[in-house]
Amino acid sequence: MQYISTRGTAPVLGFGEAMLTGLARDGGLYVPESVPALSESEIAALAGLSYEEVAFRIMRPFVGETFGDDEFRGLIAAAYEGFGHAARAPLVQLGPNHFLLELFHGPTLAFKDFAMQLIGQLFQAALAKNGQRITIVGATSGDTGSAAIEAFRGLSNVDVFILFPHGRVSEVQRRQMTTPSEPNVHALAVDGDFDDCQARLKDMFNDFAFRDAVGLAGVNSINWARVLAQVVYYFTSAVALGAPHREVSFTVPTGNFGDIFAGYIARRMGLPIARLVVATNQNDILHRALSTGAYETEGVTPSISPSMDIQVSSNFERALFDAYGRDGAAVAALMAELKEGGFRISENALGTLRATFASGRASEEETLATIRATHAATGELLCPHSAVGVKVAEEALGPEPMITLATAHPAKFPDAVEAATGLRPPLPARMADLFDRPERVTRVPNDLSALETLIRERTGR
Ligand SMILES: Cc1ncc(COP(=O)(O)O)c(C=O)c1O
Ligand SMILES: N[C@@H](CCOP(=O)(O)O)C(=O)O
Repeated sequence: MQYISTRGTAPVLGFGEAMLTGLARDGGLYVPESVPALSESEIAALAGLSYEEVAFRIMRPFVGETFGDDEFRGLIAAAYEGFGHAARAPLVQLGPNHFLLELFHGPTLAFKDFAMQLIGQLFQAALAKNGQRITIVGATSGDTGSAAIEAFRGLSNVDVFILFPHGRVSEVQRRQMTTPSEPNVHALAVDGDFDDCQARLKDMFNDFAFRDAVGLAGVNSINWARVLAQVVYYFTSAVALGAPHREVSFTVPTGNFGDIFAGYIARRMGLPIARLVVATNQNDILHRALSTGAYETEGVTPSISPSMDIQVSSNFERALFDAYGRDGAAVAALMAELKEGGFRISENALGTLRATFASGRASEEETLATIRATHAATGELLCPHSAVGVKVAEEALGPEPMITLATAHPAKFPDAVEAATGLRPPLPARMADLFDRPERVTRVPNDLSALETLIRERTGR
């Protein structure tokens, strides 16, 4: 399997190289040259298998020769053994035709663990083979950062720098990033929003001298391996509800468009998904774009679902690449326009996107009301991101089962949950002392050169 860039001019790479490369050298994102399809009987055969076995069967065709079968199976097993639920991604029924896919049973209590725990294993195996030392820099609105730190802390051949927006993540999220004591972990609080953090990260990748000197690697959903690992739970949940013999739809709380893009890949692999519904909070650029065709940034307004406070939605570029007939030059031109504030999606491309994606938004009040109503009706406590999903899903229910992704544990956002229900969800016992642990964090300006200098000093490279 070969990987090509969405902007059309970067070297074509195999899976292992694409994984360690992160952002393509033309500024684009790597995507598989073609998407392998599973037959109906292959999908039917996934019913009743362990999460790990489904993961192996879904991801194997994308991995090529990078890992042998036994090795790959072992890495998958190691990735998920620390999850707090035997099903890994259990389904809970919310209503007659509405199901919640709980993706928060991993070590840092968010869906990011599904990919990050696996990437941690894959990176270690790949680095052991090539003897490289790398510097991971990640941008986070709260959850990717803690998941990355958990996956890479204490490794001798990896330094991890996490850029998060100062004052714009929940206290639990911040402490998950600032309390690990391992010297290879560096939490950096940036004076800016998540879009600034992600833009500086991409600037670092586009600074080839810096990138090559520090051995820069990325674990954001820039990295194709992140998206791939998330394809698996679309299959496990859809098959549990009757696929391939029954269509399902998904509603996905969306920010950087990585999670829902994984659903799009599952659909292209043959999973019968009727609709993929993008659910946004008040930072609703994706909902506006799909409704009107205008992808225009407006600046981020902080919300009670802070992990989705995003305007420049990185993986939308991957969807645009397909919608524009895999025309890398057209995508490069759109991304240049985006730097100036936005672009209009062509009628043709918009039609293609709308054939797969629907969308909706939830206001702050609607999000709180949904947490309250869902708890009253079902006993399920939703985090605010999952509540955005549930609200939008309720408006999109159709004849097929709807699966809404519950992307984080309510205990990561106790203030919003308490405001809605009067209940303060406790952290799991293994994190009970999170608020007693000392924090270690460096406040940094939103400035490329200052960030690069700090990273070079800390890594000595
Ligand atoms: C809890 C939570 N929900 C939803 C999202 C949105 O996911 P994506 O960025 O893949 O669209 C994020 C962050 O990405 C998140 O942390
Ligand atoms: N919401 C994310 C933002 C980064 O997304 P990623 O999927 O590209 O890593 C976060 O919690 O950091």
